[in-house]
Amino acid sequence: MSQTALPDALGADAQRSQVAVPLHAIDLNQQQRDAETAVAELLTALGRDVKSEHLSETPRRVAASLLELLTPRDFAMTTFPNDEGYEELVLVRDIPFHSLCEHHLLPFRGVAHVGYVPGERLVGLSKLARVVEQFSRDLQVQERLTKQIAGYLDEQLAPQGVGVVLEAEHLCMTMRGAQAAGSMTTTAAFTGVLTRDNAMRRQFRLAGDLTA
Ligand SMILES: Nc1nc2c(ncn2[C@@H]2O[C@H](COP(=O)(O)OP(=O)(O)OP(=O)(O)O)[C@@H](O)[C@H]2O)c(=O)[nH]1
Ligand SMILES: [Zn+2]
Repeated sequence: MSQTALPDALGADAQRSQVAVPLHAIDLNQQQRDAETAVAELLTALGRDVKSEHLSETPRRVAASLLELLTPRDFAMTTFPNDEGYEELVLVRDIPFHSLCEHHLLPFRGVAHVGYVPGERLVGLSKLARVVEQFSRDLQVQERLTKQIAGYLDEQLAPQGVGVVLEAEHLCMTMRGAQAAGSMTTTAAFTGVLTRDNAMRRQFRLAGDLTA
């Protein structure tokens, strides 16, 4: 994840860092084949006839869907110099995300509110949404996902502070199990000035229209 200066249309001082391809995404063809076999076995174990015309393509589709849901798209972490010394909160609200709960392999989905107080560099706003995707396309728990997003931004931007709030519905507790339909889970992670400065934290919650 090294940062390289790119003298292009972004301006001489724009920087991009390429997000490394995760190890688990390397041999997708082999993973697809292995997952197809496993899904066919699972369906058979559940008493379904995978040779029927209805289900014969299902193992391929399920394997491809899971791989898609577990493989984030690559992106470049473009940053710009903070020449004007902007020192207030930058907050992108309502970034939609979905992930898979690592206990049941069922989706949890909702919105992320991601903000930071810049240091010497500003980040391209869309990159906040891309960082959310980077860590959500995985087998996750919401707490870890929240901390990973905040930790990555803190490390990459060296900002004065980062705030991340996720609000999500977990299908494993709304569709099955507890069947607590309509329940939502909120998690938060703060670093730097957002952990210390109550006024800044309040600004984050007000700007994000957050009650939590
Ligand atoms: N902390 C946390 N727990 C989660 C998350 N996603 C799912 N879980 C919980 O993980 C727990 C797994 O508990 P178990 O008792 O082993 O699973 P279970 O028998 O299927 O439990 P029930 O869902 O209550 O039927 C459940 O309470 C889930 O609600 C998450 O993101 N964070
Ligand atoms: Zn679950």
